Amino acid sequence: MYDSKAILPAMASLAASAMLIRSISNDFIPNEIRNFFFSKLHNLSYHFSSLFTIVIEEFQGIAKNEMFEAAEVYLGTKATLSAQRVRATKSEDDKKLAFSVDRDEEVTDVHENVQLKWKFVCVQLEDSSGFRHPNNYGAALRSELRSYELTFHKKHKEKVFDSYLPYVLEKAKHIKQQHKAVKLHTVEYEYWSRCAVNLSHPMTFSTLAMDAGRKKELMDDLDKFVNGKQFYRRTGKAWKRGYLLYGPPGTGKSSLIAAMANHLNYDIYDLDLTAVSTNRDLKSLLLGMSNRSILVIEDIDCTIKLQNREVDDELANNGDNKVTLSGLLNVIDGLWSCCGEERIIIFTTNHKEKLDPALLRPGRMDMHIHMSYCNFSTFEQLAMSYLGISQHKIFQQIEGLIGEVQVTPAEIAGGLSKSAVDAEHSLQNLVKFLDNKKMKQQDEAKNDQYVKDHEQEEK
Ligand SMILES: Nc1ncnc2c1ncn2[C@@H]1O[C@H](COP(=O)(O)OP(=O)(O)OP(=O)(O)O)[C@@H](O)[C@H]1O
Ligand SMILES: [Mg+2]
Repeated sequence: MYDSKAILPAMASLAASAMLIRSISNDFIPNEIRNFFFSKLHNLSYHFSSLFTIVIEEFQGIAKNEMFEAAEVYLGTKATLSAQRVRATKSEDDKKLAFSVDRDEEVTDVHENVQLKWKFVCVQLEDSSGFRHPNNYGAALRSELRSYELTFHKKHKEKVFDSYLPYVLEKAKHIKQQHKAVKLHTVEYEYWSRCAVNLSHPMTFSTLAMDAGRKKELMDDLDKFVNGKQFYRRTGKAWKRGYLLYGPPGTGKSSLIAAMANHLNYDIYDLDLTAVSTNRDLKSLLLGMSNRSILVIEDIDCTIKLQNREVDDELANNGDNKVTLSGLLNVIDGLWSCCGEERIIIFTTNHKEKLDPALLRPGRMDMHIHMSYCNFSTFEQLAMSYLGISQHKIFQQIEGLIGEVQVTPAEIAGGLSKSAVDAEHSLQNLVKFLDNKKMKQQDEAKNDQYVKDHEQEEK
């Protein structure tokens, strides 16, 4: 056993000697020699050290280093836990606050049981003679060289290169995607408008009323799609997915698109086909879309000549370069298969029966989603969203009426939001509305029957 009484005085004298050497060296040894000596000592200690450090600088020449940007984003989510100081930023295009590590701060991380230490290092570039670092043109615009230093045990080198750094890149992409505000792009003068607006549609899957099973199926499908990188790569399929939403006006097709965009945090490209004159323009529009986005073509039955595909093909072959259904489908199938990832396309229609069979063929649109009139379950979801109630004595009466009347979620939503007094008043208003609608629909049915009977008699 060591004798602590003997060790303590020895350590004290060692420390005193070190201080003495340091002060002598400061006083008598010239700066250059001292720096040289200490830097050699530093290198020597590194040589025997078991640690390995990767330096990730902000710029490669004039280009930004993607790894640096990824580290900045990724560490921002860790920094709030382990660093002492963090920086907080938010631009107009961000949905939430973003944090990043402040200078000289350290952040620790663990990945597959490997302990990792990050440090954010800033070095002043300009010395007193105005000299700027020659190897770093990008940084020449700044007065400091910024980098992240990632330190870990030597034996984990392979794991860090092959698994951890790619993980940081991927994770940062995901975090950025979640942070940015969803944009809505529209066509202006035959191209995407230069100023996309923030989509501030509040609709989400929790406020959208639709069949619960169908909603879950769709959400699972979307999640599988966004997490399907490996699947699409393995199978060689283009990373795209198509949805056809159909149903009467006011059943929530556009609302569902907003809910999907908010769920995935994907931008929406709202394509009005009547604003596009040729297939060539269509091609450049589709090429101009960013990845992780949704192309929406509403009322597809009204905006493009769909009925006769052969005629479309003829037109295209004759050099008449008008936008055609085949042009649209070709571009989506062809172009998106070779460039672009994580693309979703949504067509909506009020009349599925009017669509060209080419669009309805199996394998064309991956999911057909019917948005239909309200049943009692969708009414309950709307009552929860609008009135915050899950039961009420008037519900039973409403259940009876909804079983007899064709009413859209938009009409129910309108009825429920009319009264500012209280939930009961809203529900009573809704009952009145449903009663009226029931009478109207009964009258219409009687009239239809009358016309039919007369037609039969005439025959
Ligand atoms: N399923 C729903 N859940 C919640 N609110 C809905 C739903 N459907 C409609 N609404 C309400 O009605 C409004 C109009 O609906 P929306 O525009 O989504 O219908 P649509 O099916 O796209 O109609 P159209 O065929 O006319 O384009 C929405 O803004 C929303 O407030
Ligand atoms: Mg709509």
